Amino acid sequence: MAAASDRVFKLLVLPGDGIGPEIIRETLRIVDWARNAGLRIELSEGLAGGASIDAVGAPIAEDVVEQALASDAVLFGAVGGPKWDHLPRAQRPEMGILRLRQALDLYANLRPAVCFDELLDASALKPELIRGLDILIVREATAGVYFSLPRANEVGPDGQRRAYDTQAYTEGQIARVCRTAFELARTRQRRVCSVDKANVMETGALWRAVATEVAADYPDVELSHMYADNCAMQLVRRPDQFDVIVTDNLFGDILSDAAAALTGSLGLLPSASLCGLGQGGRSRGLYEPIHGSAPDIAGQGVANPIATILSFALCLRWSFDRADLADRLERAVRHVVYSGVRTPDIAHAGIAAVSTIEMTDAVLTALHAQ
Ligand SMILES: NC(=O)C1=CN([C@@H]2O[C@H](COP(=O)(O)OP(=O)(O)OC[C@H]3O[C@@H](n4cnc5c(N)ncnc54)[C@H](O)[C@@H]3O)[C@@H](O)[C@H]2O)C=CC1
Ligand SMILES: CC(C)CC(=O)C(=O)O
Ligand SMILES: [Mg+2]
Repeated sequence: MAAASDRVFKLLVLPGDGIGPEIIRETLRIVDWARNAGLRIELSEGLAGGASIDAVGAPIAEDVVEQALASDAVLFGAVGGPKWDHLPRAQRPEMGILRLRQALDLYANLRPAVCFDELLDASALKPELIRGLDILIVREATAGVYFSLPRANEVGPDGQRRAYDTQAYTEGQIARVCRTAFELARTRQRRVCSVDKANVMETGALWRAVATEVAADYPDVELSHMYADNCAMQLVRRPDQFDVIVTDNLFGDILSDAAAALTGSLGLLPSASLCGLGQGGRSRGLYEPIHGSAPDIAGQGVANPIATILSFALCLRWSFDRADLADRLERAVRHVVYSGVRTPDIAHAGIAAVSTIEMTDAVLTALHAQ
């Protein structure tokens, strides 16, 4: 293996739709900073989502999937928008990201929700409830109800329209994501809360049983179980009780948007999708904000780029083996937030909000001042 300084890392960039290209454009300025700091990155760019549908008639072309498989990391914006909402499910933009997660077997979707003290006023909750908040949601991302078959939206034998999806998990799919959660808990407060609906769903009962079995290999980590509906309530009642949450694809999707509101904005939360932690800092991963393409603000230049910039920090840490640069980038973002620079989503009355570009300018200034 080449030494870290010799290695050229391949980064595939897929901006997508809506605010995707706006936040990716800015994050590429941060990628340039990393290159100037000595990291050798070979960049390529491709189409995903609605942009790909418009150009080639599919939410992601197979050669783009091949390119992703041949890359060390993918930096993803967001896909989707009203223009493509009428399309049949399999042809919609969202299939682009689902296909990538599955093709790259990125079963562990890490969604850290950290509250910056300076943003206590931007949160939906009282400051005393969220001060010091640091939750890691580990969401299973390649199985469950987003992928399982059969599914249909059809006219049934009685002439009524009917629709169904299937929630299915194997023990292997549950065990591997639970292992990732336990491994990560060992680097934190050593507490895992496994979230399911074991009271009403067969998949929930299996999830709970497998999480308990996996826990036997991690006697130093405390495991608790919680039903997903209660978890949603506990997240807004007393979020500081959580360290690592491990849960399925659907619950993880929903609970992480709720966790974002605790930190102040959906525009702040990054994510890393990994095929486990086996490769350490050289894992192949896909990095994207947890939010979507935000059609309501697209084209206005006001989207918060922090979620995507912090996703690149995760890429530096998990795929490019440069925890040092990741730390510097995260410090710079913290500094900018502390100094009161705010896009509209985190601004409060009495301060002038900055644009997507100005927020990135501020992060770059902070990086260069370090
Ligand atoms: N991974 C992906 O590509 C995802 C795609 N989507 C797609 O995105 C489209 C819009 O979905 P929504 O439900 O509206 O969710 P969304 O996450 O795009 O937006 C929800 C709300 O948060 C705001 N928001 C999101 N990101 C922001 C940012 N960076 N800065 C400031 N405000 C921000 C939006 O303006 C909106 O008010 C849909 O087509 C959906 O399918 C949704 C989630 C994930
Ligand atoms: C396929 C995505 C649109 C689902 C989602 O909301 C997410 O992964 O955060
Ligand atoms: Mg989501």
